[in-house]
Amino acid sequence: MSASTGTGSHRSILGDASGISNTRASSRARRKSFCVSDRSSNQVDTPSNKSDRRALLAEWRKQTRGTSSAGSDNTARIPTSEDYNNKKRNRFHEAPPLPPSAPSASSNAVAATDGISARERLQLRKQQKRLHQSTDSPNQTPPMPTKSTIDFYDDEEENASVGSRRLVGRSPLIRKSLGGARRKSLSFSARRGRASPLVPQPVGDYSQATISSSTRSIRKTPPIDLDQSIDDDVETMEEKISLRSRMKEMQQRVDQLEKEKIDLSMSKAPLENRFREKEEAWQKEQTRLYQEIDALALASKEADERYRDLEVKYEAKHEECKQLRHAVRKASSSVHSSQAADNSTWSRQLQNDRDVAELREKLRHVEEEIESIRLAKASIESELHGTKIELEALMRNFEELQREYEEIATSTSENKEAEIKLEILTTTHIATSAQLNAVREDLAATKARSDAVLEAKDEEHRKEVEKLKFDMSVLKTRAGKVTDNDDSMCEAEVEDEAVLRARIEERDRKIAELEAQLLKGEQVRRQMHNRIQELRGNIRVFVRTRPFLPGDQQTSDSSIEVSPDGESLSIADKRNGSPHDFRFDKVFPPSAGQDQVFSEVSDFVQSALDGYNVCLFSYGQTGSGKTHTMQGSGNGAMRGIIPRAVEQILDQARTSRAQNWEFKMSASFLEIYNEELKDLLSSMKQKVSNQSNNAKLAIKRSKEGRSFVDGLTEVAIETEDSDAGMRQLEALMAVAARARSVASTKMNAQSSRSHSVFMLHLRGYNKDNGAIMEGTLNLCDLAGSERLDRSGAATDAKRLRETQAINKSLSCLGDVFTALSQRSSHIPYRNSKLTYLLQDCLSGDGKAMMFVNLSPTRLSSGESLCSLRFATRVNSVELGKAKKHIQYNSRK
Ligand SMILES: Nc1ncnc2c1ncn2[C@@H]1O[C@H](COP(=O)(O)OP(=O)(O)OP(=O)(O)O)[C@@H](O)[C@H]1O
Repeated sequence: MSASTGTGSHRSILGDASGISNTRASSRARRKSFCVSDRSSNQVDTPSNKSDRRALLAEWRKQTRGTSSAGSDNTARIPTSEDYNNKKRNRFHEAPPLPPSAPSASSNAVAATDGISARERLQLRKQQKRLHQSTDSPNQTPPMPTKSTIDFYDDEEENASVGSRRLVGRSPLIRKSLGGARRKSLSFSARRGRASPLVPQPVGDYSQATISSSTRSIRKTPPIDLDQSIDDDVETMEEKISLRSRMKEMQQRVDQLEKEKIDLSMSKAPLENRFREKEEAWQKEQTRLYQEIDALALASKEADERYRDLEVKYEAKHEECKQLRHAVRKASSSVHSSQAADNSTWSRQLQNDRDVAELREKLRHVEEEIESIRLAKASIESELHGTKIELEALMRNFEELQREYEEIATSTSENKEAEIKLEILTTTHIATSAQLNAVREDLAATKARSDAVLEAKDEEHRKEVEKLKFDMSVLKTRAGKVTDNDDSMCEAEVEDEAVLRARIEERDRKIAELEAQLLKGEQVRRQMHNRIQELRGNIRVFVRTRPFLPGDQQTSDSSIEVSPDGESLSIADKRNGSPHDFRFDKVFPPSAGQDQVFSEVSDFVQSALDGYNVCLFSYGQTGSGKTHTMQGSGNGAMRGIIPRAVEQILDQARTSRAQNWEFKMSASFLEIYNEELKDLLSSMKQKVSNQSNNAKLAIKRSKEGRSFVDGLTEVAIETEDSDAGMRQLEALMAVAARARSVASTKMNAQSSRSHSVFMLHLRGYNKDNGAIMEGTLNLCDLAGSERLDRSGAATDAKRLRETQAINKSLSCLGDVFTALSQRSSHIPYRNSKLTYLLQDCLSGDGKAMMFVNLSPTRLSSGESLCSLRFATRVNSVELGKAKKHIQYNSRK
């Protein structure tokens, strides 16, 4: 305690703390001895040990008063064992507060004397903070990730503890939402069409787990000062601006999605609870009401019957009474007349009198009975009236309950909609986060590359400067000599420093010029390459690697390396790690967005408008991003090729109207499931006409030799109004998504179990020259190529059959490509429905392009290698020049 006096506040705090702990230790010891004696005294309470106890108590009081002379007043009360336990429990909370700022030299010195270094104190403070968190608020929800939490995550331990808490209590829906890395949205990517069941979930758990799943991948990336790195690494202003705007856009989107997601999940739980409670109450009330109504109806019926009986009885008695009166009247008149006429009949009269009296008595009885019946009737009537009132009240109650029930039903459907929206947002969120991560990684790689380039340039520059300095010194020496020897030579030969600088600048300018020329040359080369490919009729092959997803078992260390030229890649062999190099028409890195991918295929889409048969298909293992590429994962920036292609065609059709072109467009959507064709839009056909949608579809060949699917639904798409056209497309994609055969596999939560082919039929007519143009765009999302063991299909007979059908048709596709590349006389198109359907595009009549989608994980490198070998085979196929389908009307 003496150390605390005369030192800084910091020191005094530490000193106090040690003092407190010392006091605590001594008082604990004292209390222990006190408790021992107290316990013994309980057993034998003799006067001597009573006095002992009193003495001990007095001593204890004295001691505690003495130790708490610093002003504490807790000596006024004898500490109980409860106090002791409380103290023990709260010891963490009572830990001495640590200095808020960095310790000064003097405080360090004190800390050192107390045996606590600055580093230890810092750790202690962290521990203290964590203990506070865990003891004070064990169920505290971790903070929502904001921009700052995403960018600056430095407390690894804290991350781990938050992460583990998140994992606890993860509900099936959450697991589903985490697996939703592979989930499709309802419009384009929720094509699988399985409405999720309404499972009540705790809000905290849901949002926490969803956020944890979606932010986990973001946190894995080391924090980068993006602005700084863009400034440092990117040379041109446009690139800087575009990168910044892209980063900003993505960050905003992520923030917005997270906000929406939290709002939705927060509003869900109370609604569901209310719904459950109301429904239970409603069920009970309904049962009770029905029982009461039944009982009342029965009672009412009985009362009615009784009333009718009584009425009948009343009528009968009334009649009887009338008859009796009549008889009495008759009897008395006959008595009076017979009195005068015949005294001999005295005995008869007496009899008659008796009869009359009897009858009167009877009459009185009947009248009493009638009165009682009347009373009973009145009471039944009042009872009936009461029952009616009660029934009316019950009916009102019933109606009210029904209204409430309808309200709840409405809120339930709203809830369901919110859940679907949440699901779509989750998918979009996952895809956006993955993309964001990929961009970050790309940026880091670019930074490393430009660092290396910068370093090389610095080195070059340094050498150049040294060389120039040397040259200059030589020239200066020479100039000095020349001045000494011959002044006339001086002006002609001496170059000063300014001239040399000008030369360097000139050289730099030339380098920049050459670089620009190189870039231009590269563009021209690409164009030429495309032209050559087109003339040769090669099938173009693009490769796309998807970014790591939260559901991937590993989250970094890709097996694939895409070269900066965007045309080659290297993949590490899973078995021995040796690299395999491949070159294709285009290789997209994981950071490539949907817009970038579409800009590379838009020319191809344009070809369909120019009258070509165009086929674009995506190939790859399950979960590698085929559907993401073709359809997309949600709306906006995550839209895939199909919606973007339709949008482009609609725009083009609008601008072509100025050249008197009129375009008509219709869409079909089918799937090939277990080698059978299934019309995904047949439900739309039924609305239009009453044709049966169960008829089997067959591929046929037209008179012109073109293949078509007989009976396939074609839905016209509005070309005059682009917005209406896009809305139609969205609706038909939703219909197709519901009809599509999707089932869960181990590798993709919503894997496509069939090949899907989206067909756009385009027909243009030129009013000026009567030209008729017909083109088709086939966008084909192939089922995932997969090994039975990895997909878990081997254990399920249905899944096994599906997988075998998928693998067989993909192998038929491979056979066709092999036959084409070997220029065989027979191409086995008919071996599978897929190749037979796409025959026109694969036989030289049309243009074909293949997307090979790859997963970046090392676990998938075997499948990726197979896909790339398949792609190489496809790339070598030469189909010949594609044919344009255009004809001119005879009138022109
Ligand atoms: N380039 C990408 N950027 C962001 N997310 C992606 C990308 N590619 C794929 N994903 C995501 O990966 C998941 C799986 O992708 P997708 O469903 O497209 O795979 P698939 O190859 O069609 O699988 P399957 O053949 O089983 O249907 C989806 O959640 C999707 O959003």
